[in-house]
Amino acid sequence: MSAPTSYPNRNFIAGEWRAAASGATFAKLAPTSGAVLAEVANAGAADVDAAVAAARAQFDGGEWSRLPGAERGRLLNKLADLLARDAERFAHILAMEQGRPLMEMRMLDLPMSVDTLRYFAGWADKLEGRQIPTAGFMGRPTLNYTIREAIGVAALIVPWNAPLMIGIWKLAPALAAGCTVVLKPSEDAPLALTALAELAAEAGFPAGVFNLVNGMGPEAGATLVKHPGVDKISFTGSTEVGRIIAREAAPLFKRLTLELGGKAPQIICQDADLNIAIMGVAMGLFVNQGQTCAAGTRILVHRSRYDDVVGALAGAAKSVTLGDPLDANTRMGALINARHRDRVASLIESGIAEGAALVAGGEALPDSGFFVRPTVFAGGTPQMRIMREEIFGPVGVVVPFDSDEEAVRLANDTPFGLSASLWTQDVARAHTLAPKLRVGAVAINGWSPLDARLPWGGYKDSGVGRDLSRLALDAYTEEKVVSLVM
Ligand SMILES: NC(=O)C1=CN([C@@H]2O[C@H](COP(=O)(O)OP(=O)(O)OC[C@H]3O[C@@H](n4cnc5c(N)ncnc54)[C@H](OP(=O)(O)O)[C@@H]3O)[C@@H](O)[C@H]2O)C=CC1
Ligand SMILES: CCCCCC/C=C/C(=O)O
Repeated sequence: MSAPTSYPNRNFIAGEWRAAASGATFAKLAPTSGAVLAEVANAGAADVDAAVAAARAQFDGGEWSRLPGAERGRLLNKLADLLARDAERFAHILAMEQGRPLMEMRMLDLPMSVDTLRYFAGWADKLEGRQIPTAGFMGRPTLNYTIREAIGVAALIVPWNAPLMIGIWKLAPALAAGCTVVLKPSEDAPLALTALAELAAEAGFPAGVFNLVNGMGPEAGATLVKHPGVDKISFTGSTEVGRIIAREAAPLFKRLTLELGGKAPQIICQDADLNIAIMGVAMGLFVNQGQTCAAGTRILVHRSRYDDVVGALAGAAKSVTLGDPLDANTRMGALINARHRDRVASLIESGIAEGAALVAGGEALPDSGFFVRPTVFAGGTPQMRIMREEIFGPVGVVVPFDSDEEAVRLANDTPFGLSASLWTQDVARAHTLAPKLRVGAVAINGWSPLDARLPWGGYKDSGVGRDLSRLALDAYTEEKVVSLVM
């Protein structure tokens, strides 16, 4: 299979494909070349209103929310079947729109997307309540039980860094719970999710269950967030926009799930097996060109292993092949757009200016596309910008420590708290350190534990609530108490 020659590019509202009401479009560029891949419908307030109205009418009418859970699960499984059938086409669309190696899509994004749909399909008929004994009401016994009800209309605001996978992390539990949704992809990665809406139509979801609006964050996204017809917002993206959404949602008490930035530490203890650790640390640092909230960018190394780690990581960075995402030899693609490439380049310059030692990479490649070479700094100190800010690019900083206590202190010295890695062969040390790390997930001798069955979300400025697992299902429901006085 080669690169697609055309892409679905409209809005999907009330079961129909629609251009923007204004007729406006925006150009989606290929990160590896800067060429236009597609002209995409640019939704404004009228389109968002129409999408919310469709989702609202479908939810309030009850066709979807009161459908037996097993039937909702059947449709989610059907969507999973269709995505598995079209996995290669989706892998190619993603590789082109993200500029990311096809291999990563085949190994991670497609399998996890299909698995997540199936996992939540399995929950759709298990939305069980509880029976809770109490002392009764005015001397009379009561029968108290709870029921789990879908929250209503959910706005799903999805970033560009793993659009299909993260979109499905939100879509699957929302639909399993009986919510209806309006999904807004990022303007930087609209194509795979728009193609997913085609599959939802083919699967046979009733009109208005799954609506999708393409458009700009500050217009279409902001309108969705403030819309009185939206009950729940699930967002993944920057901490800055997460704060705006939390403020905008507060007056209407909208339910929120916010999965925000990260600055993950990777702690290499003195007893770590470096053969395994270096490979894993490099993966956690460079996968998706470092454009993940879980990127392990602060590499904290026991001083006894510091020189070995700096040398090995620099070697790993220099050996990465950059290029065409569809080429089987490519191990790293391009950053998402020129603005982001320039921001990453300026953070690299700040690292040099603030005195970190550049041991690999350091340059953006100017010819065509938005490439930055994998970059490793040594001698990082806690106040440097490269140690404090989320870079979202292939840039790591190695820092020495002398004791486990110092490693924990350095690891926690950040406003973020999404995930961490711990490299050690000492099981007791691993389980002593893991609880001390203020993060939502700790991987021991591995990188981010991403699986539909495991909760994913952050402490501190990394967000509120969890994607994935049973917790995500609960986040699209309210628990109602029913109490019968006997
Ligand atoms: N935690 C994570 O996974 C991610 C973190 N980031 C971090 O954020 C930085 C900036 O990336 P960026 O793409 O600008 O991330 P944003 O937070 O701006 O974008 C995330 C999503 O929110 C939308 N959005 C933007 N502004 C608003 C708004 N006011 N109201 C509602 N929705 C909005 C975006 O739409 P649109 O793209 O169309 O503007 C996109 O769909 C990255 O460099 C990285 O550090 C980014 C993406 C994912
Ligand atoms: C290779 C992509 C991995 C994505 C890991 C999960 C990221 C979540 C996020 O950035 O929000």
